[in-house]
Amino acid sequence: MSTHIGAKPNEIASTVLMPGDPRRAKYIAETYLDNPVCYSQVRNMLGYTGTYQGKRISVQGSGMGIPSLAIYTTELIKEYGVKTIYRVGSCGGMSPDVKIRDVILGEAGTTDSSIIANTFGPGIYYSPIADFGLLDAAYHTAEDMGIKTKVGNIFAADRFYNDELDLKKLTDYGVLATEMETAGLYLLAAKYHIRALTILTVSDHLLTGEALSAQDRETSFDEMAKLSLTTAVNNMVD
Ligand SMILES: O=P(O)(O)O[C@H]1O[C@H](CO)[C@@H](O)[C@H]1O
Ligand SMILES: O=c1cc[nH]c(=O)[nH]1
Repeated sequence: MSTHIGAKPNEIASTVLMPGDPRRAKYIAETYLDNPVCYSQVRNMLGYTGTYQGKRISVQGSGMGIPSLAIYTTELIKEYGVKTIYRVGSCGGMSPDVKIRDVILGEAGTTDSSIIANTFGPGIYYSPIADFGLLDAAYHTAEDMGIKTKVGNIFAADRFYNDELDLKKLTDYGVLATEMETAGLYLLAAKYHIRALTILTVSDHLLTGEALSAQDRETSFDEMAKLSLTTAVNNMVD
């Protein structure tokens, strides 16, 4: 096992779906995977491996925020040889162009996290971006499945509660929605030369104050889960 994941070598597939919420990992694994086996309960950050349409796939919770996601992502890559990660998360809509329940594909990750400065030093404002092959594949898979998607820039916030955020400026510059992990995931994917894509469902909207009910959230998240799994099994490289 690694420091934070209680799996033996080879218990984790090379393609991983990664929700922030470990209970969403359990839900996705138990709802969609055949023969799901829970390989880790360390800190209740559940991880499962099973098959989808006959292909081996894992689902691992990341926790909330870049520091937590970075722990699981780094161990998955360095200790378990993971090559492809799909983050499947909830987000708050920021732009008037996105509505509650929309599925968003994260093309790029903006952030107020210090991870970029800590990596590159002053003066370099690195742009973490999605793997283009996965982005393109997910976009067309969604079209085939009748799921409408929006594609764009996602703001990974260090703080969930932040009344100092300049929402207008970020949306004026094209940011669609906020969550707390994508920029960190894309940065680590670039560092370790793996593929990563974020797929999000808009669970609430910062402009309107609307929020999905628990029931609505589950149905909307189902679209995101099916899109991620279908994209994953049709685009495995290893
Ligand atoms: O639904 P998940 O994947 O946890 O993602 C979003 O929800 C959490 C905040 O409520 C943060 O992790 C944010 O990124
Ligand atoms: O991080 C998140 C997730 C959902 N909604 C938000 O406003 N922020």
